[in-house]
Amino acid sequence: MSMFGGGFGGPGGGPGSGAIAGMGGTGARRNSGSPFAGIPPELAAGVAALEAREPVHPVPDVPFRQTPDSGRLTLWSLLSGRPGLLVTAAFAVLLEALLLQSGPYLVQIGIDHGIGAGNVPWLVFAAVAFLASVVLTALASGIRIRASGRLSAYATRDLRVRIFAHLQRLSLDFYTKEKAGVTMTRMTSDVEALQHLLSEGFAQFLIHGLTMVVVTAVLVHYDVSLAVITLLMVVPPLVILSLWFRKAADVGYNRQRDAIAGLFSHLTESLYGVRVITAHNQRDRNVIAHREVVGAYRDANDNTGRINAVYGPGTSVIGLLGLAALLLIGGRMVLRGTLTIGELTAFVLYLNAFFQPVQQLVQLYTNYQQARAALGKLRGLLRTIPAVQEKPGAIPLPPADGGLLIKDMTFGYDPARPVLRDVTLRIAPGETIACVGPTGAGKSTLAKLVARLYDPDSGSILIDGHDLRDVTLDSLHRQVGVVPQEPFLFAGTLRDNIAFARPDAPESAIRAAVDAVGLRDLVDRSPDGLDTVLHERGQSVSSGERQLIALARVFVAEPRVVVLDEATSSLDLRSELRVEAAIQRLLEGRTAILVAHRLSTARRADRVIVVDAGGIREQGTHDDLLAAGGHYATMYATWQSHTTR
Ligand SMILES: Nc1ncnc2c1ncn2[C@@H]1O[C@H](COP(=O)(O)OP(=O)(O)OP(=O)(O)O)[C@@H](O)[C@H]1O
Repeated sequence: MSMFGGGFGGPGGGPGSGAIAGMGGTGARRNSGSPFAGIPPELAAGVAALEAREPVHPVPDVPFRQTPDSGRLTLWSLLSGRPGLLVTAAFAVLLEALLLQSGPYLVQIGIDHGIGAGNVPWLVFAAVAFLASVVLTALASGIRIRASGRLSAYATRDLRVRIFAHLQRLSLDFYTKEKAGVTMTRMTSDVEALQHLLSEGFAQFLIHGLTMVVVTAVLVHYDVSLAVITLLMVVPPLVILSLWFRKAADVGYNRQRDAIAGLFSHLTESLYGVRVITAHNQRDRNVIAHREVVGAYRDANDNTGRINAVYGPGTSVIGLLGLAALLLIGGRMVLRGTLTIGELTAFVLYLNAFFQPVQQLVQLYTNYQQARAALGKLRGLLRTIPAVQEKPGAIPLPPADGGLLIKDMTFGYDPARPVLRDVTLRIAPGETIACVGPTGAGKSTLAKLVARLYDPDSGSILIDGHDLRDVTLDSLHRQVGVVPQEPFLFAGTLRDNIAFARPDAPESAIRAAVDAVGLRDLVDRSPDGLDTVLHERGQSVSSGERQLIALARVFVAEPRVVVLDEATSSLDLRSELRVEAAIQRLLEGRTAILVAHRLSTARRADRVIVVDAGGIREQGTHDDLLAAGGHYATMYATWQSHTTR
């Protein structure tokens, strides 16, 4: 769809009155009186013409594999994907570098054969040849910039997709440990550092590197002893300084990468946590904390700035000393008649041409060091192995009855400190098990293990006799649906959110889910019905409605097994009853593991298990457990006394 159809309201929406309708739409919406209320008639033709010119973006064919990335990431692997562009860029670089060197030679011809010899045709020839070389250089430069720009755009696009696919593959443990801001830095700033190097840096590197080689050869050709003396004065100090810079910049740019990742992390967390920060009156403290991370970034930049401040002028001084020595030695040779003035001029120009690239290379080397640091970080990310992996040769899980068996299972986020120990539990197809127990006992952990968001450290979990680790992740996740404790809604329409797990779901399935979970009135109330756009993270709907949408999502997905981590946030009584009714409808005929934070939910389950101290302490029906007078009976009595108070 074009951006105009989506953003400023193409035809086809319902009558609009709310904020979303106000964002666009023709016809009825145009008269709604809000700003941006549709497309004014005088602009309609222009907008239609623009829409017609919108490029068509086909759905890219990006293969997604569950197998982890090899982590092999080199600059060459990024560039070699498009050999045509690479060869064109390399050829243009070569041409440009050679053409650039013809200038001083033509000046020498003009001086010695034209001016010196009073020969006008030679002078004209030198001038015309100079002009031609300038035009050709510009042409080669244009081709080089275009080719390397395209090459880098493709390479970074591929890299971004590759990293993103890897992020999608990584397991929950990665996201628990790694800060979102750090991952964001990898995807933005680090990739940009590489893009910068690939688009301009490499070509410039080659041009200047080649220039230095050609200039050295030309200097030697003009006068061997003069060239050797000059280069000996210049090259060794330059090499020593560059070696120092390489070492210092390596450390400095890595520190800079880490500091910017820290800055992004704090920024992301502050944006997500803005409500809590405001509510707890911690804005001033947060500004201080941000000052600290910004300060760390400043220090890192200051450090690299200091390194550059030594290296840049250092190379300049070496170059200028070289030129001074050349003037002295070369001037004496001219006086002795062993060198012409034209040759000395060309020599000076060439030596200057030798130093210009050195100056440029300093800058490029800085870019290179930044990109190298970024590449190291990205390589590290790509080498992160997902904790939950698909086994080679895993089979698709056949349509499941939904019988579950947890066998002698032990698991700990830190294997040295198990959260669950030797747990054994059999769940019949269609049975609903409610998991209750004190906070932190491991109920949600058990649910996550059944959904294979983590793998047990020992023992196994089987669905219809298949170990979860033996079946493909895709087939497993299609048949085991998860309703997390905090439902996450995406910025998009209500329909997109409900059909999230099954984007190709027919309209009838979506409507059936809406009715089943009791979302009909929300849909009817919303200005565009199912096409109403929700705000980021579903902030435009109530917490109860968010839970209902999450339930509708699983309804549409139609899994055989449902793992439901009941939300702990309490709702008002009416919403509570609506959510409970929706859960009942969802679980009908399905195997279910329910992490029940409210014992009213547990009461309705076929069986209740009490998880405590790393294992299942009690299990049975609600009535049996009450009659037994154990843990559950005590919990229930406490809960009842609180709810009836
Ligand atoms: N990602 C994690 N990394 C490390 N430890 C974790 C992680 N998630 C949970 N834990 C720890 O594991 C234990 C069990 O947590 P779990 O979330 O399963 O408890 P729960 O019984 O569901 O609690 P609640 O009723 O409060 O939701 C707790 O001690 C918790 O601190």
